Amino acid sequence: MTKTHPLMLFNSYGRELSEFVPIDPEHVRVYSCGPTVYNYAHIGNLRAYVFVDTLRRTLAWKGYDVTHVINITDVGHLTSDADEGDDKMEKAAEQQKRTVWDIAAHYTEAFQRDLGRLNIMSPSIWSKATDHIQEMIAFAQKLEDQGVTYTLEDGVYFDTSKVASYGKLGLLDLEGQEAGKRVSGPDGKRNPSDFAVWRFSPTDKQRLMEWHTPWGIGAPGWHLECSVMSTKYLGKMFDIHTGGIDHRQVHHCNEIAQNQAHACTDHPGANWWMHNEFLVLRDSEKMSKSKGNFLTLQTLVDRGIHPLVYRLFLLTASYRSNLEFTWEALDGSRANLRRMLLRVQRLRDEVGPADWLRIASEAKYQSGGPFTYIRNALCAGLDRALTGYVNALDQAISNDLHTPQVLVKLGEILDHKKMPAEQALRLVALYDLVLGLNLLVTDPADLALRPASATISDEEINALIAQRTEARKAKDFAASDRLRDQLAEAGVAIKDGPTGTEWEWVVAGA
Ligand SMILES: Nc1ncnc2c1ncn2[C@@H]1O[C@H](COP(=O)(O)OP(=O)(O)OP(=O)(O)O)[C@@H](O)[C@H]1O
Ligand SMILES: [Zn+2]
Repeated sequence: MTKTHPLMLFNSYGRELSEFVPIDPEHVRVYSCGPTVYNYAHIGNLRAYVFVDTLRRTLAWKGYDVTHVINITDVGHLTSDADEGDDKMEKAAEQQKRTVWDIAAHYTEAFQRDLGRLNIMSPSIWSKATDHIQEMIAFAQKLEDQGVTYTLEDGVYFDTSKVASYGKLGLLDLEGQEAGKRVSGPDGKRNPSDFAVWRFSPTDKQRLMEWHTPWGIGAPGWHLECSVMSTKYLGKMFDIHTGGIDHRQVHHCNEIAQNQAHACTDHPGANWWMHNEFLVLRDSEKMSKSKGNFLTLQTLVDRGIHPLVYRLFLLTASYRSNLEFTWEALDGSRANLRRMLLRVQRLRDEVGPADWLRIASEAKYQSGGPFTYIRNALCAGLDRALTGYVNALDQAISNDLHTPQVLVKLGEILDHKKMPAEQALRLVALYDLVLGLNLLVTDPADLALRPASATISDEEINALIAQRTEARKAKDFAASDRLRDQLAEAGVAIKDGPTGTEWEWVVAGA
């Protein structure tokens, strides 16, 4: 076994890179803020879960068992992250004339399907907010007993001045600008940063989702939900809490304040708070459901982009950098993945059937635990001279999940002229444990997704290519060019190579 590097992770709480040490030496507990299921997840949202998947795979690579919880927010998230606007779920139900429960079930299923298509491991526990109302009331009750809440006309509020370190995560300047931005809410709010733990239903209108509580009829606050579900499944102190960077300023500061008041401690709940940067459009505009400027995974698929191409695109950047979405960049990732898959296919043909390949191809590592078993099986047959590549993978991933460097090293393996095929394939299998690109089981032909807008069938394409080959043989280059243009108009690009003419769909927009 190669020497392993200490796992360095960036902690937003304190803003420093530090060595990850779990509470339990063998078992890591992770909570990820899940989607608000009032619409399809956009590909920016999905970046948050590819990041978490890389984290999970890295922890498993390091030999840890992982308990991972993702919640489903089906109540309580308002159209602003602070206490303004409508409940996103209620608003969607009214607009779409469906019940809130229908909306939640539909978009939850779509979200889970997207995770599957991106080869993201399922969490150990899916936790739905509305299944935990009882626990939320009990948690809020304890906050009241601790004297950190007060009741106004429209809800029960958390008094943030009662928590000495409030806002540490977001580096909030409570006296200055930051506070000014957050002045909102009803008369009587004691501090600008105070937030609703429970919101009362209006007296003249029945809400679609509401529950009886000791304080009146209403619905839980979004921040309360995550405090309750994370600590219920992972304990009052757990290892890692993740979310997008937008959660660092409000949502997670509020969760921390609740955790601290509830457990009467300074401990924020999770030891590591990790945040992924945004997927942005040109001019750094955040892709956002609320703004409506978003693309879904299905939009990409309809345009002929395989979900794993999108996964590769995300892995080309550190999770802590803004990543700009362009069709050109996606087209580049498509070409790159195709090249990798073709190379892996050649290696597989050369190696033929092998027991160790069967182990590596099994999707067993979905559960997290058997990673070490697969890793050991793959490393056992590796030449000593090549263990440097395993070391390089471990080093890159231990450097705050630096997937771009992992891809550079993988490129070196695939381009290596002298490495025996079996050895190269073992290394690819090891790298893919962390990258999750399904490199051993995806056929390069699987990448050629048919765009939804295509008007030409595969048979017609092949027939036109055959006609063009004949025209070229007869040196009728005018006819050959005409056929090429006809294919281009139908969205098909062709390339003449030593083994004949290959074709692929052009990515619309690229
Ligand atoms: N453009 C983005 N890039 C990366 N992560 C994002 C982006 N937008 C949201 N996220 C993250 O996606 C996860 C799920 O978010 P959620 O479903 O609550 O989105 P939302 O707030 O309803 O939608 P939006 O912010 O797009 O209006 C969160 O961790 C959030 O921080
Ligand atoms: Zn949350």
